[in-house]
Order: sequence, then C-alpha cells, then structure tokens
Amino acid sequence: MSAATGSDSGVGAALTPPPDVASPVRHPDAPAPGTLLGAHYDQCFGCGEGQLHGLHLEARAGEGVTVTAEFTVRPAHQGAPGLAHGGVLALALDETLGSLNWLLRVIAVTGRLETDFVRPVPVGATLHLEARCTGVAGRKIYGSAVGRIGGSDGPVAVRADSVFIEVKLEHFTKNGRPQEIKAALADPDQVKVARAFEVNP
Ligand SMILES: CCCCC/C=C\C/C=C\C/C=C\C/C=C\CCCC(=O)SCCNC(=O)CCNC(=O)[C@H](O)C(C)(C)COP(=O)(O)OP(=O)(O)OC[C@H]1O[C@@H](n2cnc3c(N)ncnc32)[C@H](O)[C@@H]1OP(=O)(O)O
Repeated sequence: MSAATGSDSGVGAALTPPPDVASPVRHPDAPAPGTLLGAHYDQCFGCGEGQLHGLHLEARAGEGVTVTAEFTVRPAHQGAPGLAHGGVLALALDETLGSLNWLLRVIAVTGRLETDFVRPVPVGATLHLEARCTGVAGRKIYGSAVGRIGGSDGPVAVRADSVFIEVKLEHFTKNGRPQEIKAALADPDQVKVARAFEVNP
C-alpha cells in the first residue's frame, strides 16, 4: 500500500488504452452536437455558476464522443504575474474531459490526468478546448484533450491524457460532506442532472 495514495488501485496504470479496449459509444439520448451542456453542479469550481472565482467553463457536445469548451483566464486564476496557474489549466482540461460523461451517459471520476504545458497562457486569453474519448475498458474511460489559444485552430498551449473510472451515484452521497449532499438532493435542477444519467437519487 502506498502511503501517498492510501491505495495501490490503478497506480502505475498506463494512460494508453489496453489492447482489448472498446470504441466509445455515443449514448442514443446524448445531447445533439452543438448543444451547450451546462453545469453538472452549480458549485463545481470548473463549470458552476455559483463559484465566483471558478472557471465557468462552458462545454458543448461535439460529434461522436467529443466535446469542445471555452474558458477565459481571469486575474483570480494567476500563478505568475499575468499568467494562468498550471493547476487551473489542468482543471480546465479535467473539466472538459469530464464533460464526455454527458455523451456516454456514465458517471465517472478522474483517476489519472497527465498534463503537458506547452505554452504560457496569459490572463485575458481564451482557452479553446477539445476532448475526445479514445476508448472504454470495463469501468475505465480513456480520453485526450488539447487547449489552444488565439482561436480553435490556434497553437496548442496545453494537452492531457486521462483515465476516468465509472462510479455509482453513491460515490458522491457516501463520500461528500452531508450538508452539500443534502442541499444537492433537495435541488430540483441537481436531481434533473442526476436523472439525465439514468440514476435515481
Ligand atoms: C447528489 C450528487 C449528485 C452528483 C452529480 C451527479 C451526476 C453528475 C456526474 C457527472 C457529471 C458530468 C460531468 C463531470 C465533469 C467534470 C468532472 C470532474 C472530474 C473530477 O475532478 S472527479 C474528482 C477527482 N477524482 C476523485 O476524487 C477520485 C478519487 N478516487 C476514487 O474515488 C477511487 O480511487 C476510484 C473510484 C477512482 C477507483 O476506486 P474503485 O475502488 O472504485 O476502483 P477499483 O480499485 O475497483 O478499480 C477499477 C478499475 O479502475 C482502475 N483504476 C482505479 N484507479 C485508477 C487510477 N487512479 N488510475 C488509473 N486506473 C485506475 C483499476 O486499475 C481497475 O482496473 P481493472 O478493472 O483493469 O482492474
């Protein structure tokens, strides 16, 4: 058992899909290409409207199992003077990759995220992100994402590979702080999101 992780689960697992990986399948009820996906949780630091300094990332469904997203770097997101913090950029990639859940109609959490920081991203710049699911193996969902600056065909500033792990709704209800879980379950909009994933809270 690793002291750093508390578990050996998945540690050292490659980000490259195994040979028996299946092609991702777009769920028949997935939002149509071009549809704005909206926040999965109002208090999410990546996409929630309720987080003052959050990224307010807006993701749209693409073709197949792909999404596009935009995020404009604000002064609250700095790591060095006038530049976005790397952790914030990793979050933008993570959130975009997580939005693939909407197209698969599966609830999954990030297990592993490997990020390349290719170019500095200044405050005021808009990061144009694109994520695609590259395969599914059991509960493991593989993905890749890039973020470009200066437009959706601009130079790559960041990129990432990820493995998300499918979980049940209980992952949140059992592990989350009770007061937020209670509030989420009492919020009809949140219940609607959970229903979209065909789970019954
Ligand atoms: C009321 C609340 C409502 C909530 C909302 C409802 C619906 C909305 C849901 C989704 C919304 C849509 C979009 C979401 C957008 C963005 C999301 C942001 C994503 C995040 O920001 S999320 C936070 C960070 N994230 C975590 O907080 C995870 C902490 N962690 C754990 O909770 C466990 O660690 C877990 C569950 C990951 C695994 O635990 P486990 O016991 O279930 O899994 P187990 O060990 O059985 O492994 C099964 C197979 O996965 C492989 N595997 C396991 N771990 C791996 C790893 N790390 N890397 C590579 N592979 C790994 C194994 O190797 C094995 O593979 P194999 O099958 O081949 O053996």
